Amino acid sequence: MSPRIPAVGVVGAGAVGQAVGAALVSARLCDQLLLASSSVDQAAALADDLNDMCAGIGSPVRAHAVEVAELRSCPAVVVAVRARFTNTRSTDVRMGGMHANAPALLALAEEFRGYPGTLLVVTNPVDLMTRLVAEASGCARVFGLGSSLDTARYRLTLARLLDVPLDAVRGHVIGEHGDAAVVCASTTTVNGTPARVPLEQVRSELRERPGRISAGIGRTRFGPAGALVSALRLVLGVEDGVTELSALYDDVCLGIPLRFSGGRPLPCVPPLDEAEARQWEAARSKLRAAYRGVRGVPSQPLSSGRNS
Ligand SMILES: NC(=O)c1ccc[n+]([C@@H]2O[C@H](COP(=O)([O-])OP(=O)(O)OC[C@H]3O[C@@H](n4cnc5c(N)ncnc54)[C@H](O)[C@@H]3O)[C@@H](O)[C@H]2O)c1
Repeated sequence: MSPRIPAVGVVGAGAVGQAVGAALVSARLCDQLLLASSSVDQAAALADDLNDMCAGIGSPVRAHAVEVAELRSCPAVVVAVRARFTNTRSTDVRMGGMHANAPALLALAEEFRGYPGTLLVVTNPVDLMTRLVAEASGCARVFGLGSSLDTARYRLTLARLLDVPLDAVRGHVIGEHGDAAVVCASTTTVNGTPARVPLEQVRSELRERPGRISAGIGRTRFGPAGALVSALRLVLGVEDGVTELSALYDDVCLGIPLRFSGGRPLPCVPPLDEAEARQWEAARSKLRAAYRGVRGVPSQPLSSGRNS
């Protein structure tokens, strides 16, 4: 029988926070869902809506609005905040949030100093924000979500292009959750046999898919929510398996496959061919350089109470 998870926390009641909340309620992964956002009113509104959903589908999960400090009681907390800013980028889109989001993430990290649980960062640019939160909080278990979503999209795309079932496709997307993602085509298999990967078609779909979703429905939300529920199962030790998360690897945070056993992660980066190794090094250099731009930003005090 799966262990019971008393509570999962979510900071940020926007598109991703809402979808994660609905996914957790449906998955019945935890007894309680503790929600914090830039205002208690916003978190309370989401809690009410999710509890209405619970009543409708007979889910035992109960959602509550709390202050950020109260999330420390949860074994895992999802960080899905986004500062207000207008992203005008057409390439390296996720990097557009770097300077706007860093102060809020730093303030959150300070709230979580000494926290013994797991922080799962979603806020973009996720590889930089994960490292920022890990260093500023000092917490040992900080992971970023991005490459597992890229991997899900990769497997879906390949299954469609090769006309095979999704479950037959095994492969990883690692590196940056962004333009420097590395598609591990050389180790990708279909039914256990090395796959012929139409790389250009795959890359163009991975590049265009998030923008197409955002253009159509405002934000990507359900894909990240699915990836988060899977990651939570692994980090909480509900099940064992492999997922691609951003984690500190040597001196850079970037997406790598992690094998979780009883909630403990072990990096398992696949062998890379020459081209993939070059892309991997390029991702590492890019993230190392970009991180210098966020280190040392002043933290922004967290708002609380019943503001709008
Ligand atoms: N890593 C991924 O795979 C992935 C996928 C989708 C979205 N994202 C990122 O996730 C983040 C959230 O996206 P979204 O679409 O939900 O944004 P959103 O604008 O819909 O919601 C953001 C929420 O954060 C809250 N917030 C802002 N500052 C806060 C603070 N200091 N403390 C507490 N709450 C605060 C806002 O009130 C809002 O509820 C963005 O950075 C987005 O780029 C990442």
